[in-house]
Amino acid sequence: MSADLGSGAVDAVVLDIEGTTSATGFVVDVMYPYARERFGPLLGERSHEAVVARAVAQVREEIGEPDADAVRIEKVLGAWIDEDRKATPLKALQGVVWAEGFARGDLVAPFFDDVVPRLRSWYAAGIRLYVYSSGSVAAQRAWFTHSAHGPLTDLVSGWYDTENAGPKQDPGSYRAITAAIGVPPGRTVFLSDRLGELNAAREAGWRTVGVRRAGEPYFADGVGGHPEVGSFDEVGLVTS
Ligand SMILES: CSCCC(=O)C(=O)COP(=O)(O)O
Ligand SMILES: [Mg+2]
Repeated sequence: MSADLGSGAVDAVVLDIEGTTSATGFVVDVMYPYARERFGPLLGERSHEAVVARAVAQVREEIGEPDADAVRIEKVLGAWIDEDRKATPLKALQGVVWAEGFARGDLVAPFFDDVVPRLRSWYAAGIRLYVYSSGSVAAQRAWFTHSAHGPLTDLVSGWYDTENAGPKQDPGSYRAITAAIGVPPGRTVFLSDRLGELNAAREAGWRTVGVRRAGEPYFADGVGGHPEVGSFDEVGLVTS
């Protein structure tokens, strides 16, 4: 089986992570608790670090509490984790903790079995690969560095998150990535498990593939009118 992507050549593939390259269960059941347990010390002892200070300022601004202390910030972050909010400061702080956890060997990033062989074959065929995830760029790099399949960062030409591109359900974010990577939108394919993201990418002129994997949270929602696959093996790409 393969998704009908049309016959036009593809120069770039942009990858969502959670639900697309890798299982949501690992993120929610392993990564979120890992970060939650470490936010107290991070906020209490490392507030002078630039990434931490910036994220704390963003949380204060978002909740309208300029004087919120570390205990209050930790509580807000915990509530955002509970609702799986893809808030940029939460993702930045998770990225700090996760990058250290990966480097220490506490965490190893899983990929679905079909993903890495396809990434390698697309890369070998000259297709440029990019990541666009709600997870921070620091988290993405760590994820691809410390993967269960060995280091994969050499396959990736660029990293985009809600900080350097914008929210994933906003077409403007995809236009920003197009401007950054210099690949025409019609030769760029986005793979994601979420309909809102696929719609935004299509509105920006990108080609789209909805990845629907059994057991993933958005499986039941479907991917609307987007070409649909259950595995990367079904993604047929034409190169020029
Ligand atoms: C390496 S990012 C970890 C996963 C994460 O925090 C996340 O929000 C992933 O969201 P995605 O946009 O990849 O579905
Ligand atoms: Mg996703």
